[in-house]
Amino acid sequence: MRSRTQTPLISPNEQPQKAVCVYKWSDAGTREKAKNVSTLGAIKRAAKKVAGVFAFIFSGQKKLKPRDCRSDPGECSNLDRESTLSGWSGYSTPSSYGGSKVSSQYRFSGSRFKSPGRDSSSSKSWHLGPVIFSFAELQRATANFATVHQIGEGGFGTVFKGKLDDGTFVAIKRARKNNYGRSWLKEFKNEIYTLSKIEHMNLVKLYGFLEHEDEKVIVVEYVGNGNLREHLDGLRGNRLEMAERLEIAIDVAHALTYLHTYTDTPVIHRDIKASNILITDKLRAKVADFGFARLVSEDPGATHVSTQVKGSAGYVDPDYLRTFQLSDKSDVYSFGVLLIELVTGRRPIELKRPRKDRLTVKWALSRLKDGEAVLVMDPLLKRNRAAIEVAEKMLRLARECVGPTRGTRPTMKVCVEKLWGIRRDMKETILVSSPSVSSSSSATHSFVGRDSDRYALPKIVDDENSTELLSP
Ligand SMILES: Nc1ncnc2c1ncn2[C@@H]1O[C@H](COP(=O)(O)OP(=O)(O)OP(=O)(O)O)[C@@H](O)[C@H]1O
Repeated sequence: MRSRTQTPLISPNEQPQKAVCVYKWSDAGTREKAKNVSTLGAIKRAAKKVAGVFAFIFSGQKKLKPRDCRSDPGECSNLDRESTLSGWSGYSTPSSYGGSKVSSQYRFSGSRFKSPGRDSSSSKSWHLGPVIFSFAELQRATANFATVHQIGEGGFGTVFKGKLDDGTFVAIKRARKNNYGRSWLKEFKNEIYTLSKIEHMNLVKLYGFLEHEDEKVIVVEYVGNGNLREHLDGLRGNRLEMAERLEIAIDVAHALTYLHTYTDTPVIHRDIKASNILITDKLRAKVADFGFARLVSEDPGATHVSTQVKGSAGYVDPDYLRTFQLSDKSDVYSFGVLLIELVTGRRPIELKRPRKDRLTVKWALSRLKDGEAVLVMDPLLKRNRAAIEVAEKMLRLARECVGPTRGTRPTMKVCVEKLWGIRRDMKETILVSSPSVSSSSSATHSFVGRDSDRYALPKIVDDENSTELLSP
């Protein structure tokens, strides 16, 4: 049972005060991300300075230091499993720390890290729960963090693809050095803490972490097909079909419903955006990046006063910006922006466009109002009756999600139900518009997706008549 307290579980010392907006301006595509990192860092550092009182999520814990570790963590092989999560609230450090012989690893279990045994490789037991990795093992996994293994760059640091000793592929997020202000450390701990409490097929799984001197590393499930932004930009895969975009929306909605409704303590993600939606080889979506996530009281709809408004430009709930009141409906707003992104292919803010078209939400919803939804569909999408109907319905749902105040927006659970309805209607439209679909040999429509082993999905293919009728 959840406790009935209305007090936020994280940042209990947060006091209502002037908010500082900490935007991430890095959603301009992976290639542009690296360039933006320094700007982003500067914004975050500046924000941190003026933020005033901002309680550490995990305060009051003593930092334990390896006794004779040298400056290069790679040289600390005897001690590198002694890494502690300093300042970790409610989690004790391994009892053997500082003792003569260090046990090989510690598993996150309930409220403590426990030593699972004498095995020397963390990778052999990560599946039993998050573990503390050794730096040596992560070096082995990434050929000493070689550039060739780099797969992403974000505000937190660099992301590498790694292979653990047991052959498992992982994503290794290594925090940028010399950048550890309070907010960076907080992001690191927040991501580990939040991920350790949740498990869902549409959320990246935490395998473990390492905190050792100036090394802060998070090890999570590797999701191998890039992020949604890369797909929409055509940098990955073969152009997502409308039905596939709908499935991605459903996956994200499932993940958010789980976070808001079914976890022991509700979680507000606070940074839903296309580059944080990772895509699997089978075009399923997994939500990543819990650096800004916040655990809240039992009622996720209750509002919590924030001293810092977190999120990425174009996705942040304006109601939250105005009132500093955070609730699960802020994620709903960001999800609405994401739905529009899925339909249009555009980023939420497109600075290179004419002024009136720069804010994608405004542009798309005004076209929807004029009955011209088809005109905002991503030019990469095929335009047939089923696809246009899906696009229009997704835009209508998005319009509800981005409603001006949280009270007017649906819950994520309602969004899931509406998306299921859209999928059901789409299948019916395909069946009705092409009776021959009942025959599995139909050339026009197929309920087999791009990958034969993927969930059965209607593949929408251009219908000559509707293309003629509806082309702009
Ligand atoms: N688990 C993963 N599997 C595969 N690729 C990943 C994984 N996690 C992150 N990436 C890649 O690395 C990129 C940066 O991820 P990261 O979570 O560090 O972003 P971030 O630090 O939150 O960035 P930002 O601050 O801009 O939100 C992602 O967009 C994705 O392309």
